[in-house]
Amino acid sequence: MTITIGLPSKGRMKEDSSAILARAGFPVTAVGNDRSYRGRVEGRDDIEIAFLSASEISREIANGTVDFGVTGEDLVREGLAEADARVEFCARLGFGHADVVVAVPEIWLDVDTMADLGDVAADFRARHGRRLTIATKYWRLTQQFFSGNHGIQLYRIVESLGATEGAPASGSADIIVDITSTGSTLVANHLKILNDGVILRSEACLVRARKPEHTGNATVAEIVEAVRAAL
Ligand SMILES: Nc1ncnc2c1ncn2[C@@H]1O[C@H](COP(=O)(O)OP(=O)(O)OP(=O)(O)O)[C@@H](O)[C@H]1O
Ligand SMILES: O=P(O)(O)OC[C@H]1O[C@H](OP(=O)(O)OP(=O)(O)O)[C@H](O)[C@@H]1O
Repeated sequence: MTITIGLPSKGRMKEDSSAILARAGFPVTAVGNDRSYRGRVEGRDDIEIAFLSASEISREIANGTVDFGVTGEDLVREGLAEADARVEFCARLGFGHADVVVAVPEIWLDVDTMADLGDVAADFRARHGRRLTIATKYWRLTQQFFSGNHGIQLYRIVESLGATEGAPASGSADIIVDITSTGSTLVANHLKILNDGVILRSEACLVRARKPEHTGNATVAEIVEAVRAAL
């Protein structure tokens, strides 16, 4: 059985992902030319590399097209219901750090916690004639956090595919859920993170699709062990 590993083909995680595999003893080369979307590991016919974007990798792990992938925990948990039942987070790789956070306008002086936000949401319709709106591309994580963890039901999500932090100023949403790493985009847009508003502390992970045929597979065990040892 050939084991396929999905690696970022572009973007911020590309270099670090290949570097960690090389350190683990799996030097990756592209098949054909540099633009190829398939790769191999020197001397290992039992391992195949699929170069994909970080978000595609989480999808391919979900449908089992790849056995392993290197991608952000946020993308996996957003893309997959019951993520822990369907994938194993084998190792946290120490790069690609980003927090998924709830942020509100700085001028909301009385709103510092999710409980405060729950109060705002509860009488938002009475005050403004509509529900509190949240701009995000993280639908699943937002719903789990607001409804599941905090019992806040009165809100509406408006999908944002870019420049999410600009939504409150432009009037397309009241608050946001997005990732932040240095925090400078939030500051530039006069937004503050709620004290208990960190939904997820994400980083790049080695993720395995839970497949029955992995049980007892020596290559699968070797990859996990070697990557952990390389950290
Ligand atoms: N400052 C940051 N901005 C965006 N993503 C970041 C940042 N820091 C780390 N990440 C992580 O990088 C991953 C997204 O990477 P990238 O943008 O390369 O992938 P992608 O979403 O597949 O790309 P694209 O949107 O171009 O298809 C996420 O897991 C995210 O948490
Ligand atoms: O906390 P900071 O360090 O300011 O980073 C956070 C910002 O970086 C990302 O956008 P970016 O424009 O990098 O890329 P994207 O196209 O992946 O959203 C992200 O969507 C945030 O807007």
